[in-house]
Amino acid sequence: MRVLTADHPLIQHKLTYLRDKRTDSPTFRRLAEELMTLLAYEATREVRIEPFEIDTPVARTTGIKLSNPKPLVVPILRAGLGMLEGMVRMLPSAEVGFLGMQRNEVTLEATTYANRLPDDLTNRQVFVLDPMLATGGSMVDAIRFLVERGAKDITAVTLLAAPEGIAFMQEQLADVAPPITLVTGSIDERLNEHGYIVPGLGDAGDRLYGVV
Ligand SMILES: O=P(O)(O)OC[C@H]1O[C@H](OP(=O)(O)OP(=O)(O)O)[C@H](O)[C@@H]1O
Ligand SMILES: O=c1cc[nH]c(=O)[nH]1
Ligand SMILES: [Mg+2]
Repeated sequence: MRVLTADHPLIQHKLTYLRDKRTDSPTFRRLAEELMTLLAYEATREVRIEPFEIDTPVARTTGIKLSNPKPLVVPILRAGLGMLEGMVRMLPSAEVGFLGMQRNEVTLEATTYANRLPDDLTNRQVFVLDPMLATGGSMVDAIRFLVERGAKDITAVTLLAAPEGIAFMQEQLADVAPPITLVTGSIDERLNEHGYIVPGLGDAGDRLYGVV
């Protein structure tokens, strides 16, 4: 697995405010969106493109456009929804699929409660969005789900990642070819005894949408 940390001062600046427990929900939502827009720059570095002839007012030239089929963006509900607008702002022609996953806060096992995805992902470039990679259970299940549908080009984008979650992805997805790319805003210190990222930002879903 390729791991890219988007180590840019603007990203670290916005992450600091996102982490701050005094940051209210509306601000948290705005920051999550803005962070995704900044991470999109790194995550889409290898987005599929093709040459395309245009005329400027001065001359004919060759530019590029996104290839078909267009990328598929898959936010993991709920918290991944907070990154969706930031991503589709950068990739307006992308299609969007959904995966609903919830981690049991005692066993830390993830279950999938909803999905709306194309059946065949063989030729799709897929971007999976979830702000938090903690134990990695949710992301590994999500990626397995996509691989079962034929996906071979998968980039996971997270705002924060725990070293334990990265190690779990590396171990569990070692057989996925070609390898997965993980783009993250920060690799934090560790997980605590409740499976929360330290220092982290708390429960991303709750901070975005409230405790339900
Ligand atoms: O790496 P893991 O240990 O699997 O934990 C990370 C998962 O936990 C959070 O979702 P949660 O289950 O809280 O659902 P929510 O987004 O609806 O709040 C987060 O958004 C990830 O999906
Ligand atoms: O720190 C964590 C871990 C899992 N899910 C979250 O929202 N935050
Ligand atoms: Mg949550």
